[in-house]
Amino acid sequence: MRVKICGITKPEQSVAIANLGATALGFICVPSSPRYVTNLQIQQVVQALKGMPVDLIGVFASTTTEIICQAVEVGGLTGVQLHGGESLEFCDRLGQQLPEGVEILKAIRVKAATDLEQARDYRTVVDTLLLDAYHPGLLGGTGQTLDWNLLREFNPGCPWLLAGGLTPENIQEAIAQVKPPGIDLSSGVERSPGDKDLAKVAELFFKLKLSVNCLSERA
Ligand SMILES: O=C(O)c1ccccc1N[C@@H]1O[C@H](COP(=O)(O)O)[C@@H](O)[C@H]1O
Repeated sequence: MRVKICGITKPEQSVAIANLGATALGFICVPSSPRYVTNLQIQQVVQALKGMPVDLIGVFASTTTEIICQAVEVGGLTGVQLHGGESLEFCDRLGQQLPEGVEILKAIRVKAATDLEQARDYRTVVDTLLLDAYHPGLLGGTGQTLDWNLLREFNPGCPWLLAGGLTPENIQEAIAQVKPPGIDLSSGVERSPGDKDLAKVAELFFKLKLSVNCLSERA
């Protein structure tokens, strides 16, 4: 299963989290976020990782293609997550401007079943969808879960990640109910915004192992 840990700010924590089993690390490139990191900070984290096999995803919201492309180049990102109100046309244009092979993830903040129909529309212009909880005042990192019942039949025909309020405590229930191909956690594994709690990350991977064993026993 793909496991993305988002809101990374510290080089030493990034290495520890990759060693624990994360397949992707996320960097918040949204200036209003308490987890914001500059392109140079991302570069320092990426250097500490020394080519470890982990995807490096920059998170952006309603910004320009130029700012995103610059972060990819300077930070050494392998993917970009669009967490604002980016249109289909914007995603398509960004795909033409990014270097070949850079992954585009589109986050959809889910309030109702109709948002899932909108999510499906993006599959032709992005590589991966990410479903997060809707919050009226915050873009992301809210610690709120979305209604997992809405996702029982969700099958967009492209890779996708479940996000929003996931924690070591609720991850087994989320996986059992939703069976997502990947997950994304931020505030559920941190001490304070941008400061990850390595004990919680270790607990997460322990719980994931139990879930995988449990699902394969049932199959
Ligand atoms: O984390 C932030 O501060 C943030 C700011 C702006 C856009 C997205 C942000 N984070 C994303 O939120 C989801 C879920 O976070 P949580 O697990 O509920 O805390 C995650 O995809 C982050 O990439």
